[in-house]
Amino acid sequence: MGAQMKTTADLLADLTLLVEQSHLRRLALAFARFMIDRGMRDPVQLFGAAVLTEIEARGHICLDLNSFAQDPCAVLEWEPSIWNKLSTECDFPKNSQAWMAALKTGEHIYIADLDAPPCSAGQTNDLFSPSSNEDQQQPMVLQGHRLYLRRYWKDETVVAQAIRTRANSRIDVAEDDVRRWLDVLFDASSTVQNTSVNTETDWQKVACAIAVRSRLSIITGGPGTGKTYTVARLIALMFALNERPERLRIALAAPTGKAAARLKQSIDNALQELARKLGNSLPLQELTSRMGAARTLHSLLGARPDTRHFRHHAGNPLDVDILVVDEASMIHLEMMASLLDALPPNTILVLLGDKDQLASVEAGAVLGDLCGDAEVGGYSDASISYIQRTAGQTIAKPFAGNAGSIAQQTVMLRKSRRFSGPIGMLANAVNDGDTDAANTCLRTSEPILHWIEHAKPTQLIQLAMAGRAGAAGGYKAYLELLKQRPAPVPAPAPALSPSQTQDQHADAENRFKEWVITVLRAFDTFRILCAIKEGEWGVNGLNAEIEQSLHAQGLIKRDSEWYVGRPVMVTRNDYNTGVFNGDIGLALPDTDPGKPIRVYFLDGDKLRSILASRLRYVETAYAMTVHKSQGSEFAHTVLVLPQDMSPVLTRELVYTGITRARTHFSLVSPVNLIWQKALSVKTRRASGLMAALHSE
Ligand SMILES: Nc1ncnc2c1ncn2[C@@H]1O[C@H](COP(=O)(O)OP(=O)(O)OP(=O)(O)O)[C@@H](O)[C@H]1O
Repeated sequence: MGAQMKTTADLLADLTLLVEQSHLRRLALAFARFMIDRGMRDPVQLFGAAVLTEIEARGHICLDLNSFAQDPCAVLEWEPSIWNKLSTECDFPKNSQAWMAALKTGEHIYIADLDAPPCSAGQTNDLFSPSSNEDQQQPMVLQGHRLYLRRYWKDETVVAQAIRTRANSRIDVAEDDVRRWLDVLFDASSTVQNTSVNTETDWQKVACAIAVRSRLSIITGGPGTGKTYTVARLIALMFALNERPERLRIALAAPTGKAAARLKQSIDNALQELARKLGNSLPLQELTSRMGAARTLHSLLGARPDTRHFRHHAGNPLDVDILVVDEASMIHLEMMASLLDALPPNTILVLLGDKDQLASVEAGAVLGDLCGDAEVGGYSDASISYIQRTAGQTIAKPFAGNAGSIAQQTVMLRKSRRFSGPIGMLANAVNDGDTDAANTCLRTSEPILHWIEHAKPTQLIQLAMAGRAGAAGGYKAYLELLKQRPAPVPAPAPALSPSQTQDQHADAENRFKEWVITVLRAFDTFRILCAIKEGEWGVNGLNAEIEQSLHAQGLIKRDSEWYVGRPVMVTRNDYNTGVFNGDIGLALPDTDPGKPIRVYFLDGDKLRSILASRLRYVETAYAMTVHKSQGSEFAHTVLVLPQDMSPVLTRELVYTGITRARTHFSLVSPVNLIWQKALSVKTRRASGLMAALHSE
């Protein structure tokens, strides 16, 4: 040994200093202390515990010791000097093998076999514990070169097993019927005419054919590639193929209320259009009327206040035959484990999402991991021949291969029907990390794209107030509508009969409701998205600035916390009021002017309102983070980058921001270098899911 290995007390002192210098979270130190209380004394192991807790906050599921041994500063996002100082004081292992050997000593870390299924809480894993130590529910687990907090290890193993089992399952389908119905459901003229390598394949048809043969399928693709269009046809196909369609139970869900409402609306529209086209040959009207509202995953699983446990789980499974989940990129590992746990084995699960979008806020990048082979396809001979028989589609050579069972159940839709123009080109350039192409796009596509380079704060505030030429929005637009508030319900006139009074009342209420919906829709046409929360170019700073400017211009009257016109975002699920994290509403008056202010939310066409004073966890939402904007779209989206590089600035963040824009996009960058840097960083979240999925 070069340097002397530290004592536990020395290491704690080092960790405390690192916390004081903001290089480590308090929780990391607390967890190391917790492990000391449980008898862990080895400084290497204790440091591992602290690092594990630290990187959890950055979305990693585990500590990949190969990467860590190679470049600890990259994993910890530390300056080399911090690591150099610490590692000269402590004699840390020099390679991943040495790290593993040090972590394996003693009984404080459970050493899991590489194929170990998890044991349920409180149970020991006798059958599958060939390891050197016994499973005593240790809070840390080492599996191969990955170190986990137990709950992530357990969730990851549950997800890998359930996904593999589902993807490997096969449903007997009448292939001729699949072929016949797919030809009916997909109009020949609407077949995708792709100009890429594969000129002919209609991936939408392929996705439907693949989905009906198994208990799991994944449909991924960028915005507007027809994921919902396809899934509506898939639902119709399953309905047509089912022997007892009148009994088919279909559920729709998404991680957020907004995404759920969008999913339901798109599917209803697509099914109605299909019903018109197909007439009596398939009673789709009946299916649409029976399909309930789309729900958030929390509500579907039966979230309960003050606990992470859901009402539905393996012991009380969901009662559903087909479950379609949209915006699957937002599903974090723990939620995916809960969802799979609550699904009966026979339920068909269809996941929809854009694999290139930002991963979930919480740890994990489940959809990204599941879609590891989606670009290349990797379809086996058996899949290719099945696709040919059922969808009449030829899979070109570049997409053939021998990828695993999940890849056989995954289809990537490759042609965007919404973003064929500059927004799509910009999104693709960003996705490829091609800064030159992205810059050219931004500079040559006015007024659809607009770039405020070397931006000054006043330019951004001006954009926030009044929008820009040729594009919808600016907050002034929706605030002007506040002046058009309809007259309040009149007091009952003695000359009117009770039914006339009632009609008058109903008319006034309807006019009021329509006005609220108009204001909410106007607000929803424009949004400012930030990469970060703090600072002048972050959500908090901008919200304060915008609010102040709107007040100064007399567009709002900020006389109290709850002023008319205040947009708010819910920051925590609240089961008492029925609002969920990410829901966005506007503070507006009650129909009765004498009553306190309410916050109105619009889910598709459905308006609901809650007394403002009952909303405890909200923040002002003129500006919001890109993370929180997932699952939403705005006609004109403004993406604001910060002045300095931050770990959250990645290609996925920029791509997600751009693809929130329906018709116009503005980029605001105070420092152009940050834009280039962000495009060069691709998110990598450590997890063992991909490896586990491939160990078949
Ligand atoms: N094969 C097709 N033929 C005709 N129109 C199509 C086809 N596929 C998709 N569309 C249309 O393209 C538009 C985008 O489709 P859709 O909303 O299903 O995409 P999406 O991938 O779900 O988008 P997002 O990710 O934004 O939710 C819709 O108007 C849809 O009707």
